[in-house]
Amino acid sequence: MSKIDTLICARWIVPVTGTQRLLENHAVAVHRGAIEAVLPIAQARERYTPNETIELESHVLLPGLINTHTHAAMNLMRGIANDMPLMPWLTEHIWPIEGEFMSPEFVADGTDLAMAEMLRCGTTCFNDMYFFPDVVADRVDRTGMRAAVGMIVIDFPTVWAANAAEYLEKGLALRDAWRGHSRITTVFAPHAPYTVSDEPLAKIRTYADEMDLRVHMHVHETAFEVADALEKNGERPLARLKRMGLLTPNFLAVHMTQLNDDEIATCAANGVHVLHSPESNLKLASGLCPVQKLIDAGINVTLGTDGAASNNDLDMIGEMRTAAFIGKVAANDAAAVSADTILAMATINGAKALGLDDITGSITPGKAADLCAVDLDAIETRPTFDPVAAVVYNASREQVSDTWVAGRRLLADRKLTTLDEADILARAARWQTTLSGHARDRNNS
Ligand SMILES: CSC[C@H]1O[C@@H](n2cnc3c(O)ncnc32)[C@H](O)[C@@H]1O
Ligand SMILES: [Zn+2]
Repeated sequence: MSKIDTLICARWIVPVTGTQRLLENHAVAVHRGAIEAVLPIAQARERYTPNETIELESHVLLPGLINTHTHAAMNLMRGIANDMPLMPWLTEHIWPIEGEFMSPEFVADGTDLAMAEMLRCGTTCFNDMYFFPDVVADRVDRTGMRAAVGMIVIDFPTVWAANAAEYLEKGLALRDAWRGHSRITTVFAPHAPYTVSDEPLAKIRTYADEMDLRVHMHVHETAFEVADALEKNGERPLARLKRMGLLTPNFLAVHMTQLNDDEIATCAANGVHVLHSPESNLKLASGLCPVQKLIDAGINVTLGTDGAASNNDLDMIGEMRTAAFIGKVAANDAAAVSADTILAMATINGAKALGLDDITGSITPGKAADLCAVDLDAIETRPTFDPVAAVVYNASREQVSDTWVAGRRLLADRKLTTLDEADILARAARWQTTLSGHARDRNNS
């Protein structure tokens, strides 16, 4: 008998990679934060002496979900400006509010609120792009989640940095500060082609190549973005990024709703990853990302919510359902973007995009125990003929009972173990009071 920290026994396990699509009545042995073995429950009970055994008799155990595009602290702006397209939303509402209220406190309180929401829907890892990334990293560290934190760059001065050189300097300092951390990595995060000029982009390209770091950017989000770039520069944004040498396997392009066949072929040939954010694209009426076409071209497509100010939630369970349904419509094919494809997008594909697939993204011995459990014993998910289809097509995030990151149970029977719910709500309420007058003024003007 070997001693282990935890034995998780589940009705179903979906490893996501490997030869088995679905395991019934299996257990995951977890020791020192890692998955030690996946085996039938009876064998596991004979082989291991766990400190703790968790029985999930009506649950499906999945790899933790990976939200590959967030602006976590924007949870504090959820619902502040609705029913408008991207550019007026950004320029008339979001950027003025950020300009006035952005602070380390805002980012700490907003990121905690976001992490609480993410853990409650089974998310274990997120890829964030926001101001005060040093604060984001610190909150992630305290909470125990896994995250890729953005070294942001944008052409205008903000409270975080005065110019491109300072954004880069602070980003690189952030990278140095967190290098070697087991759960926190850093990625370059130039905001978008229309907000980052050639000089900082060229530097990012050089640094990313030298350091083998990811570059996370909003690209071809709207038809306006592409038409505006064509009018101003005579070039589509993707053509500019290609010319500048940014389209490599380190490049993570968010949104990508405006793509012609040549651009899809170029992205595929250069190993670009696409971070699909369907609900944000729908709410801002930005357009549809041709997910099945991208997959058919061999592109790694992942799933992200975007910020709660444009989604308006960080619910990866709901996002999977939306992505599946609009993926089918975009392809005009009910067989397109299947439930299994969607689950891979929300797990292993996200890990690949972030360069973390040796560590997370599937239930595989040797990887970190980043897991979530969904209780399918509910009116909404019975009968359960196929647990994967049940999770993607009809489960809700309230059915997520437990979430583990590196073997640590951060959500236990729907209770957060490292975040104080009452305190998070109190802080969110204070920000609501602070921001609400400003939201009213803008909405009435
Ligand atoms: C440089 S920090 C990130 C910056 O991005 C803004 N933002 C949030 N959502 C979107 C989106 O869908 N497209 C473009 N920009 C977005 C956010 O408000 C911050 O200013
Ligand atoms: Zn975004």
